[in-house]
Amino acid sequence: MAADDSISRQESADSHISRDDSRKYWAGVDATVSGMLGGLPHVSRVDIRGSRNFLAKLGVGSKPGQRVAASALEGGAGIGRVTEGLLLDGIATEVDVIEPIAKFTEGLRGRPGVRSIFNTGLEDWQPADGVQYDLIWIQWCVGHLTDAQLVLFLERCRLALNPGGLIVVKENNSTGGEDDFDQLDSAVTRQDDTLRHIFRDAGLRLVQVELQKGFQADLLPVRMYALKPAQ
Ligand SMILES: C[S@@+](CC[C@H](N)C(=O)[O-])C[C@H]1O[C@@H](n2cnc3c(N)ncnc32)[C@H](O)[C@@H]1O
Repeated sequence: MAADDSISRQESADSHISRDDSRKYWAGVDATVSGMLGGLPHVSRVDIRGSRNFLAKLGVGSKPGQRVAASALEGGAGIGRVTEGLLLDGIATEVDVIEPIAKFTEGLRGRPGVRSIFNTGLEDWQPADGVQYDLIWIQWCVGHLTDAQLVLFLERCRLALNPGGLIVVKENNSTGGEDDFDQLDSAVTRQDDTLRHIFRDAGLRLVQVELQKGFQADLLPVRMYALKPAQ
């Protein structure tokens, strides 16, 4: 093994994350579904359908026998593609949103069901006093946090859950046997295994996991992880 190789292997992928670089990248992205999804807006319909089916299996929804989440939180919500397309469409009554790029959330202000908007990163977010959630949805954004930041954020989420509440993380998985850093948006794509370790470290247990079906073959695998407090 070359000397350079051994050095790069000692550095974890998340050590390269730069908050400034990722903020710069997202500030330059259009506030559109295409912008949110890297130029693949057609992925959204299949994505939302997969998420809705996943939640239905967990008993969340507005069909008979399911329960609607009175209070939900979405992490890294962007323009609210999921907020409005999934959560406020029969899944939750009121949604708080975390999103660091303020221009993305401008269109969400004052929309029915949208409660608080936190224009901050997940790593800096603190729950408002006395506000608890039945459902916390976090999709396609945790790669901007280091492993340590993600553990701490998920711990705060765990403590902000109502009894019986649920956290869902929906993310790409890397496939090459290691976590991958992407300079373009300064984010890490983690292996399934790394994410499971992080969930455990945050005091969460996996209650259901599912691979998103129906995406085009050249996309990375996407998993939905449903999590509850370990104790
Ligand atoms: C790929 S988009 C996904 C948006 C939304 N979750 C969706 O599925 O449509 C990634 C989002 O993460 C946001 N983001 C970047 N850094 C973040 C951070 N540190 N905390 C929370 N969100 C972040 C970006 O601004 C962007 O809105």
